[in-house]
Amino acid sequence: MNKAVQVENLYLSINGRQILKDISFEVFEGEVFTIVGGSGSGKTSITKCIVGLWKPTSGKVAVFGKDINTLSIIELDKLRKNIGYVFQGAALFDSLRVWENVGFYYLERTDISKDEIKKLALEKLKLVGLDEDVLELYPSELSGGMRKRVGIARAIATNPKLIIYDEPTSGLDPITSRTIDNLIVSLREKTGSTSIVVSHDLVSAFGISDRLMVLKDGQVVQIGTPQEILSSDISFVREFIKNGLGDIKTRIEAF
Ligand SMILES: Nc1ncnc2c1ncn2[C@@H]1O[C@H](COP(=O)(O)OP(=O)(O)OP(=O)(O)O)[C@@H](O)[C@H]1O
Repeated sequence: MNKAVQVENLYLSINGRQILKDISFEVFEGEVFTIVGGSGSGKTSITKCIVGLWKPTSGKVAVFGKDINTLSIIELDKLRKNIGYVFQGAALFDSLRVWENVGFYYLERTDISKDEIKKLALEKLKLVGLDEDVLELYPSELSGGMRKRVGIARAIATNPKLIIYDEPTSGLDPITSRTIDNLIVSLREKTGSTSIVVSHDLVSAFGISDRLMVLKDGQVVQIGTPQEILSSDISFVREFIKNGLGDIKTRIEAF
């Protein structure tokens, strides 16, 4: 299987404080790989290293076979076109309409006509279950679930091969969370993309992931399939699952 992402012995320190310690994992093409762990365990920091926003103190991060820390700015820019990032809270531009948010890359970086961009935006909005009714709306006119969908539509606007979702279900009610989960899985099927999901929501993580990575204090505790993690004999993992899922069986069956 081809590797979409390979991280080897990654260390990250900020202002002398160690944030990530000896992180190694790989994500295969087409996989849904979820990073779970408590607050401040380093989940988002890993994704920032993957997209090259943060430079590791040491270690290697390769995306589609390219070591991102050796790329020129132009090469990194080209690679980033292949990575869609869904920000926590969607991070839409409040003063722009939905189609402008979704088509932002094309508005900023190309001279494609506005009509064409609107068409492109609609195509992506349809993929996330929205239609032309939302094109002209502003983010403040959308529900939380719709905002997340628009954030996802924007992230897939450039047809990226890798999509990183940072807390895609945070702040949503359980039913809307499950529709976002279904969307992540269906997008993988429709586009063949690889997904890395950062999540606090263990019901979601166990429902959508091919594999999960459990972090604690900037270190990997375990990587495995949902079954492997659910039957872990590592006490931290068992405790983490117990706190996050409660009665696992009932919650998973309800999924
Ligand atoms: N810009 C920054 N400057 C200094 N320290 C930071 C910065 N961003 C994050 N950190 C620290 O790095 C550690 C890991 O943060 P990170 O956001 O990666 O964790 P997380 O697991 O994603 O947390 P959460 O689930 O709360 O979002 C935390 O201790 C945090 O305080």
